[in-house]
Amino acid sequence: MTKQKLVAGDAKSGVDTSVVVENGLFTAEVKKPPVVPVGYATVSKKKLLQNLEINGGTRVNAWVESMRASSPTSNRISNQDQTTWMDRHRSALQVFDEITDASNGKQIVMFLDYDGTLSPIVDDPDRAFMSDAMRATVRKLARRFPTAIVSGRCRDKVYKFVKLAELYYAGSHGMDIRGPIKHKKSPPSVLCQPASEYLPMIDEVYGLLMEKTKSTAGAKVENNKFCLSVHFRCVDETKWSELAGQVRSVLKNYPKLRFTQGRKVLEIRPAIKWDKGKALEFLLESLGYANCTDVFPIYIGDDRTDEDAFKVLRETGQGFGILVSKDPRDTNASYSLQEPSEVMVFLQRLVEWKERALIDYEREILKKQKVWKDQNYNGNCLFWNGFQPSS
Ligand SMILES: O=P(O)(O)OC[C@H]1O[C@H](O[C@H]2O[C@H](CO)[C@@H](O)[C@H](O)[C@H]2O)[C@H](O)[C@@H](O)[C@@H]1O
Repeated sequence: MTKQKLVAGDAKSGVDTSVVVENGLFTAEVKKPPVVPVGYATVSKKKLLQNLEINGGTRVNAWVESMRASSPTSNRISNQDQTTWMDRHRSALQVFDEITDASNGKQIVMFLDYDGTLSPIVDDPDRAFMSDAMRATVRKLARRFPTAIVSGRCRDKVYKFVKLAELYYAGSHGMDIRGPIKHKKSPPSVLCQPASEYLPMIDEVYGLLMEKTKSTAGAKVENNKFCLSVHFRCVDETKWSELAGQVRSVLKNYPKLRFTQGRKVLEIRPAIKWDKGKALEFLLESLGYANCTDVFPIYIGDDRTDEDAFKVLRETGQGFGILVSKDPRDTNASYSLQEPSEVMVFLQRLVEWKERALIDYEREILKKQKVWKDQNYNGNCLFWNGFQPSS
């Protein structure tokens, strides 16, 4: 049995997660993950707590502003701004040929966020189902390209929604990665859980948040295994500061946790340097594409947390990100799609393009074989070019 040691993430990142590879079976051997350094590019818990504390809590408003800003529908923009933004982040459907041309000769690897990308945003997170048509499209996609779902949700939960065993799944914002299941009884081909030591803390905080927020109508706390979501989509805006105060009162005692924000949701997670971008790097590495120039990752997502992955692609110059949004937003994605229905059309076109390319390739091979045969066969006898049997 061949054994080889891989380090997940690059040396620069300081990610301290080693992975043992055995005959294609990856098993995470998790060491202590580093705490996020100061200046890490998400809404830091410290900042949010400061906002809450300064002036006896009047800065709660700043936090509520931040909650508003995390909702794309809160953007009020002019037609001119919309046009300018669309010029910079053109529709991936309109520039489809440009995209496929750029991938020429490279292996496309697909990364798909779940909520708001494969399924429409709905009020109840437990009912965010994807359509059968979308599932069929993703199934076809995975036959043609390695495909991963990268979600903030608990991995098992997102798997229950997607129901496709042949995909890679990165749940809890990439902190829980698993490869495809080839046979029901066999172990998954990839495993990585860099925040496993945080499980008891997350469970504890989940219990406390459930208790604290139960008086706020519409608030919902979701346990995503290695992280938590506090939803405020169904909370009246006048109650947002109350909810902020409740969350703060719990989290002030947990300095090892940090905040990020999604779409009308506060995300609470371990303060380790691991995010959807790191998950993308880990998966590319697991697939054998670390530092490769012949790979073309495409990441499609709608959320702030997807920006970490867009950023990796922009910085490494590999592939590109596509932001799913109707409204202009600050993003590291290169292109845009308006909503999940457009994502489905884009994925379908990608499958069709690949299938056409395979047919063309087969035709080309057959043509070459025919030319070779015509040049080298004479009737039923094989004559090598230039070779004439003596009479
Ligand atoms: O990374 P994702 O797959 O996009 O997960 C991010 C969060 O998605 C879910 O919340 C969002 O979708 C809900 C259902 O449409 C919606 O009600 C909520 O307002 C959105 O924020 C999920 O419930 C969260 O746990 C994920 O963290």
